[in-house]
Amino acid sequence: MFQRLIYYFQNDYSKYQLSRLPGPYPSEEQSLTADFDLKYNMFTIYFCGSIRGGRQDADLYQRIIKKLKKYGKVLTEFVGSDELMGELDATLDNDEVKIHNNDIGWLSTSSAVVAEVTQPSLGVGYELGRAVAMDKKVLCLYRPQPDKLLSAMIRGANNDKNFLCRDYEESELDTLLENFFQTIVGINPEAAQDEASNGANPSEAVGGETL
Ligand SMILES: O=c1[nH]c(=O)n([C@H]2C[C@H](O)[C@@H](COP(=O)(O)O)O2)cc1CO
Repeated sequence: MFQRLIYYFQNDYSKYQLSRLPGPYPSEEQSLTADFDLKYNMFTIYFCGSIRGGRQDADLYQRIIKKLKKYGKVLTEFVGSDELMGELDATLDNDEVKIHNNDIGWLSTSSAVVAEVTQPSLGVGYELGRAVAMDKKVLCLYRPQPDKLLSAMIRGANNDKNFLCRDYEESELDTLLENFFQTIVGINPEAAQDEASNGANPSEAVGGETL
């Protein structure tokens, strides 16, 4: 836990971000496994969606984020909410360097990355490139549309291993997310919750937060 706090201070993170830190971890060793993170509500997901590229899909982002919360803490919930985004921007003094550095900090600490890529966005493309460089597990979700052809640099990055790019309709989201988190990321919320309910109460370890 202390290592993580020191890391955050070294990266000049805001009070806002500190207050959103997943944790505390009971011990440093325990923070190392995805199963433990999930059990203690510390598995973190970086969600990417268009902001300046266009807000047409903002409501859909919000619905995806709601589904992602089953699997962990969504670090970028503001992507689905203009209100939350306004609060975060104010905390970061509307400073683009701070916004960028803050996001890259979250991206680097995230356990998995999910992006809705139908509405083209330079920022999302940039985040995905950085995520690949960081060796993150990535799921890109695209709703095929003739006037919004997906970039070959995203579709062509699919390798069915740690970078998945999937065409989808909203009704398929549950299955897609379950497959990604269970097969690619290797976490299973139901199993972790069963295990947790047979042992220590995880909510006590994180001050009452629940998944
Ligand atoms: O104010 C911001 N805050 C922020 O976190 N982002 C990040 C999160 C989104 O996944 C992504 C959107 O990029 P863009 O604004 O180029 O569409 O960039 C982008 C902006 C605006 O560029």
